[in-house]
Amino acid sequence: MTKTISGFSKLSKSKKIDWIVNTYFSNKEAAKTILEQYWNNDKKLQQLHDEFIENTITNYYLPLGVAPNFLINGKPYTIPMAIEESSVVAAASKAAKFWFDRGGFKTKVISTTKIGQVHFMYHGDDFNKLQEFFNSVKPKLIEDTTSITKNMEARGGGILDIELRDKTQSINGYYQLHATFETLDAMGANFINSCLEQFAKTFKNEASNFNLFSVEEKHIEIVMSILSNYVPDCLVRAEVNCKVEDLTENDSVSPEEFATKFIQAVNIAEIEPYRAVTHNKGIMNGIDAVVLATGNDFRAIEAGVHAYASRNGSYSSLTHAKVENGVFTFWMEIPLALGTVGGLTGLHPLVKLALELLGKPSAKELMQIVAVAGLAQNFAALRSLTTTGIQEGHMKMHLMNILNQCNANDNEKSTLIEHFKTNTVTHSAVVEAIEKLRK
Ligand SMILES: CC(C)(COP(=O)([O-])OP(=O)([O-])OC[C@H]1O[C@@H](n2cnc3c(N)ncnc32)[C@H](O)[C@@H]1OP(=O)([O-])[O-])[C@@H](O)C(=O)NCCC(=O)NCCSC(=O)C[C@@](C)(O)CC(=O)[O-]
Ligand SMILES: NC(=O)C1=CN([C@@H]2O[C@H](COP(=O)(O)OP(=O)(O)OC[C@H]3O[C@@H](n4cnc5c(N)ncnc54)[C@H](O)[C@@H]3O)[C@@H](O)[C@H]2O)C=CC1
Repeated sequence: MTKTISGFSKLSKSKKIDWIVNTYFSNKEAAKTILEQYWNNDKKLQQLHDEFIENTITNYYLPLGVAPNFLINGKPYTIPMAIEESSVVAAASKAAKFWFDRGGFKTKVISTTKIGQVHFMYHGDDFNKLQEFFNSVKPKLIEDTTSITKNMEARGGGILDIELRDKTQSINGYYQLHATFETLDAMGANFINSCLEQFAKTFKNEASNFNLFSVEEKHIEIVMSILSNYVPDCLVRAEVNCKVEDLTENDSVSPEEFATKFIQAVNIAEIEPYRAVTHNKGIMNGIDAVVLATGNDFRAIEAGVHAYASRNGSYSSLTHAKVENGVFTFWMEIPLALGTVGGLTGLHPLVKLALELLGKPSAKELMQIVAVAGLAQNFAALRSLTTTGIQEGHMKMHLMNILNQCNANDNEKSTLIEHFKTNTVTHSAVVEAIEKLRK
């Protein structure tokens, strides 16, 4: 049977499912049952989810957890986290609790500028002439976007500037309109892209009538108009600090030794890309989970953050740590273009709930919360890595997943949870213990 189809997008949801199960599954009924099991009984709610994307066949659940006890600039928060990986929420919660008693997290939004570019080809050899044309047309570029920018300007945002950039050193004939924007509480992708497409239209039209251009020069080719997800000027800083002597909770490691090893671990991630990638993955455990829970675009955040981590030519740690005058400081500055309006934020009921849980933050406040979740996660991971090792805590949290894989019943679960309080969790140890129990 052929495994391709034309016109799939035009089929109804049930016809799409029929084609999928008939084409790809041996047990068609079982496949259909799983897909239908995840539908919501509330038809309106299901339709809302069906319409978020295209060719929807069912819902894909991720758990929504919460990490309480975050103190950020003196304000308490419970942070929502949507994530599939065990131990992330526990780690965030543990770090929150630890820093709650040590002054909490201090954060600051450094800047909020977003970027968009019109990429174009100009076939002339006189850059000055192109610059002259750009200077003459710049007011019109802005004027022609009035209908798009009116409301954003009324709120205090809009287009900040447009520059002409010469990129011919890299590609023959390649130039850019490099524009900066303030999009306030919106992530801004649609706003920026609409402005850019209008710039491109006006720029091309005006060039065709610019008297100083030759016939060839008049023919500007627009390649594309798109925002950039690299936003090094949409930056937030999150920090924790305390006296070194306050760093520990138990006697297993001295505070000085803890601080030294912790800083060594950060220094290694600063200079060693193999470690930096894993180190930053741990930071993104926290960041992505809050970004997802608040309905933001995690691909945009991921791309922008990793580009920032490579900004000095080598992939490096996003966090830094030091001890100065007996004070331990651990901090991070990262770019986060987030929205609390637009996109899914006003549509998905759980996203609305997550934002309400956070006290309906502005985009700037959300930047600070998300950065804190990343810093907390990294603190928890580094603390485990440099003391007990990661597996102890991680596997303790992962135990339930292994028990579920083994189809453990409630009795078996409680017996084995008790057993593994004093025994090391590994996959084989759990399987062995469950087999023993069932004999
Ligand atoms: C896992 C813990 C927290 C255990 O830590 P613990 O000390 O065994 O936990 P505890 O049972 O003593 O509880 C202390 C607190 O931890 C939290 N906590 C504890 N258990 C739970 C739970 N079940 N549900 C919710 N919260 C939990 C909670 O805040 C709790 O306080 P309480 O609520 O009791 O007042 C610790 O070992 C830890 O932080 N480990 C780090 C885990 C981690 O980073 N996981 C991420 C996945 S690994 C990875 O992807 C990234 C990595 C590590 O590769 C990055 C890198 O290399 O840098
Ligand atoms: N490369 C990328 O990152 C791309 C991302 N996207 C998607 O675009 C979406 C985000 O685009 P947006 O323009 O942010 O969303 P959106 O198109 O839903 O619009 C947000 C709009 O809300 C209005 N608004 C109301 N109150 C506001 C306030 N206080 N501050 C600012 N604006 C306010 C403004 O008109 C603003 O343009 C996301 O779903 C993202 O996945 C789309 C294309 C490319």
